[in-house]
Amino acid sequence: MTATILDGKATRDAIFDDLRVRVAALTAKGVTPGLATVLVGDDPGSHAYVRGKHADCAKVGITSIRRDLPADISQADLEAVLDDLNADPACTGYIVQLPVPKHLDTGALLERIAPAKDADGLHPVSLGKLVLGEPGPLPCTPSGIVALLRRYEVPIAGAQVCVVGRGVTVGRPLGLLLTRRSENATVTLCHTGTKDLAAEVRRADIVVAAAGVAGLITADMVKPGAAVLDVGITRTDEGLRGDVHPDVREVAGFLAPMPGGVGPMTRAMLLANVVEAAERSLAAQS
Ligand SMILES: Nc1nc(=O)c2c([nH]1)NC[C@@H]1CN(c3ccc(C(=O)N[C@@H](CCC(=O)O)C(=O)O)cc3)C=[N+]21
Ligand SMILES: [Mg+2]
Repeated sequence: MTATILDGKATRDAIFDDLRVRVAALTAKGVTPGLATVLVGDDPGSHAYVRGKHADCAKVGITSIRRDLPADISQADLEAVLDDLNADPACTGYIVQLPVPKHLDTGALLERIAPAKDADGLHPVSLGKLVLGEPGPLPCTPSGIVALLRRYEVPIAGAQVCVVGRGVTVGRPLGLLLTRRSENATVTLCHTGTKDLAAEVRRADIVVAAAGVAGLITADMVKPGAAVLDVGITRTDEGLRGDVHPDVREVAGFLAPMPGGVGPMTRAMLLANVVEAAERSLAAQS
């Protein structure tokens, strides 16, 4: 068996078609969604991601604002930039591109973002809303994974899901998302302390590999027919490597590859958060 590819680019394009209509409706009512990115330092990978986000904005009609800052900026000066964005009506949502240089306090920066403008869903208030099941921006990679599974009608309710990785941007919030009543999956959250990773992965109907270890998930670990989503990105001299070994394609029923799977969905959900926040603010006005 060769896996059906969960095509993140095609799904992203369909989401963009929907967002374009909603942005036009908001603009007609006098609310133009605007996404700002805050980028500190000159990591080439981070620059490429930020460029991609601005190109996405242009595709759906969202205004975009860039704040590119020197690597040695102080915590206080950076927080002043965030305060400006919090007060700027042209910016309806923004992100601080992660990771930031080591001398900066990431948690304090994320908390400084006005919760109403949190486009990443990583503010403590947003994560608290996710825990409580209240509406709010969802972390982009987890919501992109759920949207991709739904698009291909991979059953989520009742499924046994193995999430590999407990990071705050993917694994941990994904566990929270998939166990809501609206998703109703059973989740096992694995990490470096897991005793028998192969046994946990083998039981799963859906495997999400978000550990950042190239080739970690091998074909012998995957239940035939399972859906496997590759979230890991490792940069090597030979190019990008995912967490999922290429042989998994012959065993899995569905595969979200890296590249072309979850990555484009993450970017689409960022824009969806910006549009939803603008819609919420408009609804609150009237
Ligand atoms: N505040 C913040 N929010 C983020 O959401 C955030 C972040 N910081 N820092 C970095 C990570 C990483 N991330 C990716 C998004 C898209 C692709 C993506 O589109 N990847 C392509 C190509 C891979 C590549 O060329 O790197 C693909 O999978 O097809 C990858 C990774 C968002 N992140
Ligand atoms: Mg993103």
